[in-house]
Amino acid sequence: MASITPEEKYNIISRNLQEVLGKEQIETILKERDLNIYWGTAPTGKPHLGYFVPMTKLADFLEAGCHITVLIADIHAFLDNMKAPLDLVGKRAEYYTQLIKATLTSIGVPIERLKFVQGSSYQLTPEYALANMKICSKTTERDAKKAGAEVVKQVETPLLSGLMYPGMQALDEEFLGVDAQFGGIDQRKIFVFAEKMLPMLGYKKRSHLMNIMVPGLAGPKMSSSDPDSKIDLLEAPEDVKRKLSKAFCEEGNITENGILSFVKTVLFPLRSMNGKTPSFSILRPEKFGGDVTYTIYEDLENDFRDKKVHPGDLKKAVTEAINGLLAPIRKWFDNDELRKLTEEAYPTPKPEPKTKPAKSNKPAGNANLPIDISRLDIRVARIVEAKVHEANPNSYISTVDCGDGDVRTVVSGLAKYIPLEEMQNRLVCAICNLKPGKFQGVLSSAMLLAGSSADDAVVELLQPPAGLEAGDKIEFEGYGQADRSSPEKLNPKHLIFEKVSVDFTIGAEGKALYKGLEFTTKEGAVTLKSLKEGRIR
Ligand SMILES: N[C@@H](Cc1ccc(O)cc1)C(=O)O
Repeated sequence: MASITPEEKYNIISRNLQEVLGKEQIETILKERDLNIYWGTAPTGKPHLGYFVPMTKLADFLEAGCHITVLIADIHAFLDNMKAPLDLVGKRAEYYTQLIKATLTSIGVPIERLKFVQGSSYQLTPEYALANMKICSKTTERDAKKAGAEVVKQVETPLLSGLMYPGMQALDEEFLGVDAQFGGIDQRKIFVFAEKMLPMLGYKKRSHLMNIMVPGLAGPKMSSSDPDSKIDLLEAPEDVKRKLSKAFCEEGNITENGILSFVKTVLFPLRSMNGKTPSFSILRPEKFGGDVTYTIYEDLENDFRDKKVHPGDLKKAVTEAINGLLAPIRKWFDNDELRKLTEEAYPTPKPEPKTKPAKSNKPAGNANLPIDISRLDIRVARIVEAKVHEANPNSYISTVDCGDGDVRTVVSGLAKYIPLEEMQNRLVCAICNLKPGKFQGVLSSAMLLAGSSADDAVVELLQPPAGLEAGDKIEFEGYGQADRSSPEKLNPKHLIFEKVSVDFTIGAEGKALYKGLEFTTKEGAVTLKSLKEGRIR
């Protein structure tokens, strides 16, 4: 490699970052030698697409000649409210190591030039334990809480383990012998804390490099739980497609747009690795404007704002880009050994053991049940009253009568689309067997079905015909009905609603349809106010 100047090295190290603390220190070191830097990740849940951002930075650090350590912070994963229980954390650490190696390799980073270290390999030594006690002796409870506020799960009665987390992350800088730590901007409070604490223990203060955070795909959400806002690095192609097709992406709206954010924060930086000119193409028929290629993100954003790029075309291009990125990672994991590791690290939850003898001869667990409309307890319901969510003006909190005195609270992200008057005392279609979930701080225990145009500009509630009452049935020809007397509560993780709702459509006459079948009530079909095509969810 042609030798590059310290200034050039610094520019590569710091490009695309949101913030650097301790720039001068890095510059001084670079004048003498290459930088030692580490990035830590706690093996908790499954890593998602956002991981491409730190990965592109690791590529930059290598280009600038840095010595890089990747810390798989297994003990931290446990300390943080047992996000990884002790019996799983070893497997999760292995899973993370493999997945990070696969991801780095997929973008052309030579992994043999990185050092992978597991936290438990040195954090359990007497030296570390003593240093930990020393840092604890100089940290107030208040400072520890403050430092961890954006990283450690916030619970009502914080555990000592979570309070120790920031101090140990600070000590890692000393024990890994680095000059700098790299992480997301969410780590900032821990980084500032480390800068203050290490000198108090007689250690050197380190520099800190922070990258931006990648926002979720979903904008205003309609379901209480939202596994759909996040895409795993091992997500199947059809799930990527489904999640993208459901993501909020309104024509002309560039401020609340997870898909554009993804293009900006992940795709462009990835495609500009190694000094390349990034390019992102939207392919479409001549009559819709023909193909366009962007080399600067802002040009795409401006065109989207000016409605020169349609949400459908953007989604299509991004779906393909993501599937292209993930293909080599899926391939890396496509063998028995890694499939086994995945299952051991994230075991599929076992069906709850039955305490009472089953009263019917339904199959045990739900795996044998068909995934179709018969699983949804979908009913006519009446909104008794709706008000705007105080903390989130985009949402309504409604009191919904689901029949037979079953009155529930429902949170829905409809306030931007449907005037409050139209929400009062009206019939709706409600899904009544979703597991209740906290949504924007409120327990929501049903979901109102709404239709939306392809670009999400128009959203309308499904409208049962007049003359019906709360609790009335909605039927689909040839399908059975969810059992209301002992309803199956659908676990959001199984995505039953998501899988069934892909077959909802709006017919040319404005009727709500499932696989082309009407939503049938005793007064006729359920319709939409004005929409004649689009999606229902
Ligand atoms: N705090 C990091 C994990 C981490 C743990 C220990 C470290 O030393 C560094 C990083 C995270 O949120 O994932």
